[in-house]
Parts: sequence; C-alpha cells; structure tokens
Amino acid sequence: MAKSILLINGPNLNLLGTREPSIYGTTTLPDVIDSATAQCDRLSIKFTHIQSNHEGVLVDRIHEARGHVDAIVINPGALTHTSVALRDALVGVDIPFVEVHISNIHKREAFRHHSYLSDKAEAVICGLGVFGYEAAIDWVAKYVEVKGNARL
Ligand SMILES: O=C(O)[C@@H]1C=C(O)[C@@H](O)[C@H](O)C1
Repeated sequence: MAKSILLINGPNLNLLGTREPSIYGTTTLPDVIDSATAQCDRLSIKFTHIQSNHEGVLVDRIHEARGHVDAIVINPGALTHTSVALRDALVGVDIPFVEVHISNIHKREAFRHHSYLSDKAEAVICGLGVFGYEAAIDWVAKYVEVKGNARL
C-alpha cells in the first residue's frame, strides 16, 4: 500500500472555484488540498502538493520526488495537451501516476481530447469534478505498492 503521495496541479488550477465554474465547479484549490490532506491522514499516507503555472517548476518537482514518493496524482491542466517534457519527467523518475481532469476532456474542444500522459498513466480519471482527486487517492492507497524505501 502506498505510503506517500504527491499531488500535482498545473497551470490555472490556482483559479479553481472562480475559473469557469460551470466547467470546473466552485470548490477552491485550498479546499481540494484540505480534503486530500484529511483523506491521506485517514489512510496514514504522507501527502504533499504543488501547484504551479510553470512547466519547468513541475518538471523539477517531479525529479525531486524520485526516491521519496510512492505515487503521483497529477492534474496537468493545459500541459496535458502540450507537454512532452512533463511526460518525459514522469516516465523518467519511474513513479506510478494517476492522471486527473476535473472536466470530461473528451466532451470538450478537440484539442483537449489528446493527452501526452495518458498512455503512461496507471489510470486516467476525468469528468468527476474535484471528486476525481479523492477517487485517485483512494485508488492509489489501495493498489499502488511501496517501491523500495520511497518516503517523502
Ligand atoms: O478538466 C481539467 O481539470 C483540465 C484543466 C485545465 O486547466 C484544462 O486546460 C484541461 O484541458 C482540463
């Protein structure tokens, strides 16, 4: 069972709750983090989180996670559809990850239908709103085994 999870949120997710609420809902990112923190506490999982609007900052954080994190839950935001660098970082550190999208990207503009990450993800959750984060953490807790001595 995973003992440490890193949650990553990409560009514009800092606006969650006020940004296009008809698509992304009214729950704020701090509320998402608070819920995920409590969920991980209940599951005895060490939890950390980063949100950044900068691709290189997220790449650096993924590199830093190697050897310290058992699994990553990532909503890459728009980098989903553009970032080979993010894909390469996730594959390069060999940490299992679950891809989360608040909206159902397959019901939206065509340019959102492709992800540079999905074929490397353990699972992809989209369209469940912010519940997708909770579902991803629950799944990771149940099905992702600790690799070596990975700890935060
Ligand atoms: O649904 C989401 O969480 C994703 C969030 C974004 O910011 C968009 O750029 C993606 O296309 C969809």
